Amino acid sequence: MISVRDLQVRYGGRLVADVPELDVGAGECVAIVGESGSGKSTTLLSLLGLTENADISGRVRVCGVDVLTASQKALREIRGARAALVMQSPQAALSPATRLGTLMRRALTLHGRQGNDVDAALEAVVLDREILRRYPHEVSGGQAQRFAIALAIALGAEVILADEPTSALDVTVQAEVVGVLRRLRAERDLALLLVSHDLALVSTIADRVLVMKDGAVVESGPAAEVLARPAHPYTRELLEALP
Ligand SMILES: Nc1ncnc2c1ncn2[C@@H]1O[C@H](COP(=O)(O)OP(=O)(O)OP(=O)(O)O)[C@@H](O)[C@H]1O
Repeated sequence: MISVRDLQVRYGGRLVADVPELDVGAGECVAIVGESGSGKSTTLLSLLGLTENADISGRVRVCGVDVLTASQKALREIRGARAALVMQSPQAALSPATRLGTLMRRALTLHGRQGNDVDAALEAVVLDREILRRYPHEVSGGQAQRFAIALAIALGAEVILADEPTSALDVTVQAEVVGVLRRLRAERDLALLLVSHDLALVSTIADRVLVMKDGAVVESGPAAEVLARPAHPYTRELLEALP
């Protein structure tokens, strides 16, 4: 579902993400971990052609679409519907005066999926139907993330790209969202790409991890192996920094 080769993203000539190889198949989960500024979000955004003013080279295929050469029309067809992005604070991306139910309905209409089952999608992320009556500011960060995942499910997403909340205060919220993703992945054969600071948390769900530092992938491999025997000093530092 996702295949990346020799991806390089530059802002103003500065290389901020250099990813030689990244593959995520249906039913697989891969995590990118690293400190703030290591290039994780840039990598994620470039997979949907969403980096602004960046120079990008390499090959990126998502849901069969060659992202770096695709037309805007082809990109719009995969974005949101087939490949959904779940952001760190989805509330910021939601229109403040629009109830979540209206937003869900509009998104389904836009992508021609009116018949899809909203109740099943909400149930899958453990949200009560009552949330549809609320405005974005009336829900917590974790609920907003789960709503974004429900939206992806209702739209029939095959790939979910999730940028995890990173503040230390959000540990329980992160664990909750990862729990939902873990179940969905098993039930719906989703391809998941997660971005997080927390190597221990992502190791509970990821098959493979990529560790990024200053834009470069310093280590990658099966999650259990990287966690148990980190080869790079930076990975060991990340593990030691955990509470
Ligand atoms: N639009 C942009 N223009 C210029 N530089 C950018 C832009 N977006 C990101 N950068 C730079 O690219 C580098 C990588 O940022 P990125 O957001 O990908 O890191 P990150 O690992 O996801 O960090 P965080 O965990 O804080 O989100 C940073 O030095 C950042 O300042």
